[in-house]
Amino acid sequence: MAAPMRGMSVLRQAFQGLVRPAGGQVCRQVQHRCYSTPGHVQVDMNSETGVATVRLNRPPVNSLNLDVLTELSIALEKLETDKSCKAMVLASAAPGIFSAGLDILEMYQSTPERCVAFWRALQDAWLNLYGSRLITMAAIEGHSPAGGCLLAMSCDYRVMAEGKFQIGLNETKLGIVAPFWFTDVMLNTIGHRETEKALQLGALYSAQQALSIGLVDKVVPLAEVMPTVEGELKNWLQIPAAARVITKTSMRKAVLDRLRSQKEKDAQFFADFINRDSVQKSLGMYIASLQKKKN
Ligand SMILES: CCCCCC/C=C\CC(=O)SCCNC(=O)CCNC(=O)[C@H](O)C(C)(C)COP(=O)(O)OP(=O)(O)OC[C@H]1O[C@@H](n2cnc3c(N)ncnc32)[C@H](O)[C@@H]1OP(=O)(O)O
Repeated sequence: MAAPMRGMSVLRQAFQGLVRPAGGQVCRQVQHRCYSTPGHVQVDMNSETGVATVRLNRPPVNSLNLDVLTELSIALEKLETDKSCKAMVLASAAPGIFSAGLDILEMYQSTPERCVAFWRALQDAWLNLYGSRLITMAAIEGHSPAGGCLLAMSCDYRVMAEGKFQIGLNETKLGIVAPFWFTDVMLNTIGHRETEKALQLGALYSAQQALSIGLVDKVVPLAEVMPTVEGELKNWLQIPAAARVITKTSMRKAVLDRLRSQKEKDAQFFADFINRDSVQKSLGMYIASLQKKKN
């Protein structure tokens, strides 16, 4: 069945030399293909099961900068067109962290042009992930604030490690506002009342709290996250693919179309908003507070 919700814009930009693509090396083994190992996104495709594991690999905290987002988009586009691929597990190669969200340094004292390019890369990565025909599962083996939470929520199923890790859309705590499409995804995940509270408070939840509001689907000990994802995948893989994809498409289409219809306006709004003096001041204070934490 043809992929119904796939976007190609990042690849096209890469071919035109506008963005830097991932390493792009393909190594073939008996059952596994590994794409783009030199970059910030590692892809391990298991040809026997049709399950790809995509690991964010930008230590120490997998913050999402222009390069990571571009590499992620390209990796997702490749998997989408790989007929042997049925499912994708999104995970991290960095211990204790899923993703710290957007790289704050992309938003602080940056140029408007870079801001727009950065935002387009985020839009494309999200459109590819949320609109994927694949079964997508997030293996959350660490902290997952803000953009990290968006990536996890955009998967079909989330398994989180119990313990000290936190997840949530904490944007208001940085003095910024979650864009409408972040809000839409959270609304679709935990409903209106919980989203109102979560977004206004910029709430970060423990795994157990996240489970209680439906932000994650299962909480298990750290070592059990991957085996639990694999076990759950077995159930999902038994469902006839065409019926599952049509169902997913119909449930996500309105939210995807809302962004697709105003991508450029949304990117321009981001660049204007983030460069306001008051927002820059808040971000500066937040960066200082992260650094102070260490001293
Ligand atoms: C109209 C539109 C408006 C804009 C909408 C924007 C939408 C989404 C926004 C975001 O995604 S903003 C990012 C929000 N993320 C956070 O608030 C997380 C901040 N980080 C942390 O809380 C912690 O780092 C952690 C994730 C809990 C991990 O803690 P840990 O103790 O393991 O590591 P640290 O020592 O704190 O950090 C190590 C190192 O990384 C730097 N860093 C952390 N997070 C980020 C980040 N998101 N971007 C860039 N850099 C980050 C941190 O400052 C440390 O740096 P050094 O001091 O070692 O240089």
